[in-house]
Amino acid sequence: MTDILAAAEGVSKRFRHKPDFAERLAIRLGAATEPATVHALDGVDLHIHRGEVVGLVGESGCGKSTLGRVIAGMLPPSEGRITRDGQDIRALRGADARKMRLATQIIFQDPMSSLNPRKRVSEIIGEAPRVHGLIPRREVRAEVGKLLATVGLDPTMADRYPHQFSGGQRQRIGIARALAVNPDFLICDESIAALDVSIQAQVINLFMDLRRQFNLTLLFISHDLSVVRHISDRVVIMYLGRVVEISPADTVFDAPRHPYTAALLEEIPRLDRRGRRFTAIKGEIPSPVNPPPGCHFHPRCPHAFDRCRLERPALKQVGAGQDVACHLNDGNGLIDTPSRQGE
Ligand SMILES: Nc1ncnc2c1ncn2[C@@H]1O[C@H](COP(=O)(O)OP(=O)(O)OP(=O)(O)O)[C@@H](O)[C@H]1O
Repeated sequence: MTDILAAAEGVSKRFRHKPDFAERLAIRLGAATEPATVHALDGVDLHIHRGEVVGLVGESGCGKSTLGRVIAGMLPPSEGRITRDGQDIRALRGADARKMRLATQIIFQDPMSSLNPRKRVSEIIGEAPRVHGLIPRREVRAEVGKLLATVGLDPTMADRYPHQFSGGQRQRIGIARALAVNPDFLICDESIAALDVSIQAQVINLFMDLRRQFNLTLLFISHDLSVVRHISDRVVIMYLGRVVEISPADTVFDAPRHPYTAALLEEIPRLDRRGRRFTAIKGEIPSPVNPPPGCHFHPRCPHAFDRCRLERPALKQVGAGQDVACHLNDGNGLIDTPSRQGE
C-alpha cells in the first residue's frame, strides 16, 4: 500500500459565478455581459501521507472548502485528478466507490445545521453503519454508546435530540457520526471555528486523541494559521485557488518563504515578533472571477517585481520538505532579499 493516502494532481475547479441582484440588473440592462467563471482552484498539487495531519490555511474564498470537497469526491474537478490509495477516484465503481466515500468523512463547521434536529442522537450516529450493513442491527445501540464515550460524551445521552446539547457537544456528536463508518481520513472543514476558544482547545485535543487511537489521517481546514499550529505536521497555505507554500509546521512559523505566509503570520498576535521584516497584509483578496495574471498575490505583495506580474511561479522545493511558489526564491532566499517594490 502506498504511503500517499490522497493526492490532488493538477486540480482546477471552476464554478459558474452566481450574479447578485446588481449584476443581474446590469446584465439585463446590457451594461454587463453574461457572467463569469469563478476560478475556485487553479492547478493544485497536494499529496497527503497516511497518518499525517495537514493544516490547510488561507483567507476566506481562497478555495479551501472546495479543495476539501474535491479531495473527498463530493465535487468533480474541472481539470486534474484525485487519487485515493494511488487510484484515480473517477475510476472507482460500485463497492470500491462506496468504500472510498465512507473512508473519507468531512466534519463541517456548524454541527447544528448538519445534524437532523428531528432525530435522536442514537439514530444520527447509528444510521450510516446500519444502512451500510457495517454492524448488525441489534448491535447498533451498543456501538452508538461506545462512540459517544469515545468522543467524551455520556452514553446515556443517546436518546436526546441535538438541541439538548451545547455547541461543543454537538460537534462531538458530528465527530462520532463520522467515526461510525470507520473512516481512515477526516477532512475537518473549519470544524472548530464556531466554538468558544476554550472549547476549541478541547475539540483539537479530541482530534489528536482520535488520530492516535484510530490511525487517522487529517486534513484540517482553517482560515486561522494559529489554530493549525499545534495540530499539524505540515501546513499548506492557499491563496486565490493556488497552493503558495507547503512546509513542516515548525518551519512555516519560524522560516516562512512566501510573502503571503509571512503576512498571515504577522496577523497572529505574538510577543516575540520584534525584528520581523514583513508588514501586515494589505488590501482585499482579489475576486476569483478575475484573478490577477502572473502570481495571484502580486498586487498585495511588498516584494513584487516585473516577473511576478507576468509569470505564474511554480511550486518548487526550497528546503527540507518546504515547497514554495514565489519568484523571489529563484535567486536569494526571501528572508535575505531586500524589498524589490518599484523595480
Ligand atoms: N457551488 C458554488 N458555485 C459558485 N461559486 C462557488 C461555489 N462554491 C464555492 N464557490 C466560490 O469559489 C470560491 C472558493 O470558495 P471556498 O468556499 O472553497 O473558499 P474557502 O477558502 O473555503 O472560503 P471560506 O473560508 O469562506 O469557506 C469562492 O469565491 C466561492 O464563492
